[in-house]
Amino acid sequence: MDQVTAKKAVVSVSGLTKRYAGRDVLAGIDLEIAAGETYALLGPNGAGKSTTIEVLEGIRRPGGGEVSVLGEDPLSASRAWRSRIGIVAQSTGDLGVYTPRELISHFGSLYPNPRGVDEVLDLVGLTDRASVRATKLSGGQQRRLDVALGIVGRPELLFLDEPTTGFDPEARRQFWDMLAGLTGEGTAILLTTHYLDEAAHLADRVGVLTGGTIVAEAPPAQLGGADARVPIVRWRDAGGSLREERTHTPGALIEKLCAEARELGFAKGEPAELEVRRPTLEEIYLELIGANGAGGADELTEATDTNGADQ
Ligand SMILES: Nc1ncnc2c1ncn2[C@@H]1O[C@H](COP(=O)(O)OP(=O)(O)OP(=O)(O)O)[C@@H](O)[C@H]1O
Repeated sequence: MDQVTAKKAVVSVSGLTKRYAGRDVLAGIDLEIAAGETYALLGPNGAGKSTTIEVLEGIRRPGGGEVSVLGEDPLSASRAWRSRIGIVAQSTGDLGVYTPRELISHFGSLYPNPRGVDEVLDLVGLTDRASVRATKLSGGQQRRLDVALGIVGRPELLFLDEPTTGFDPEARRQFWDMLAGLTGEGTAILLTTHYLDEAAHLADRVGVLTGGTIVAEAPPAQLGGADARVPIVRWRDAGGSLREERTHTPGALIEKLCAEARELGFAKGEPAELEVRRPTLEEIYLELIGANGAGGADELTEATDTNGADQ
């Protein structure tokens, strides 16, 4: 029994499609996310990640397919359902002249069981900036405020669309720790990110969306299957050229290279710049999207679609 069917699914999607201007952006997506799970949706610009998230949030109408989020159809979901999800959209909204403390307090009052304002400020690292107008916050601090407003209602399911864009490395690490705390409390998270290290660090599973479908889905350490992880041996040969070979038996290759190096009288009896490594998640991801075409659909013309005129 897999992880999702073993636990209750908070997101259950099958055959989701979406067309814009006569072009399929989503061509049949199947997606299941379990309670408490963190799932990272990866894919190139224009692949349809935000579209998928917006359908799950109930702000875009799907073209076709079945969509269930926390047991309801997002398009017709109740007000109570809304209070069980948290949304951090891709772009920071205009938060006006209000301070983080005022905004968190106001948004919190919309939920039945909100977190305390000080707790939220502390969680997102904005305690020092609690009384500064939102317009005066840095880009990264505004993003933290977005996250604060997304978590103040103690969501069971949190949507994070590129949450750490604009964060410095330290802020990103703090953000990761904060999310670990939320998942420890049982919050499920659907995250999009272009940072592969972020996906590797946070996600229980990642899905790669390209060409309108999810072409691979697995825990980060297993993405692409065993073949994608065949070790790479790299060295500089006697002629000075950088060489690279992928092999299931790197030890045997290195023995052979060292024997050759000794024969050639290399100083340390081994080839220069010798290294063995496994492909990184980023390399595996790039291979997956490369093998599946460009994946994006950015040549499409814009059409108006708020909860869906077009499909
Ligand atoms: N209202 C719309 N009308 C027409 N095309 C649209 C509309 N909204 C999105 N698209 C197109 O659909 C495609 C998918 O967009 P989407 O924002 O879902 O991609 P994404 O994977 O989130 O991209 P990114 O990584 O750049 O954020 C893009 O080509 C985009 O231009």
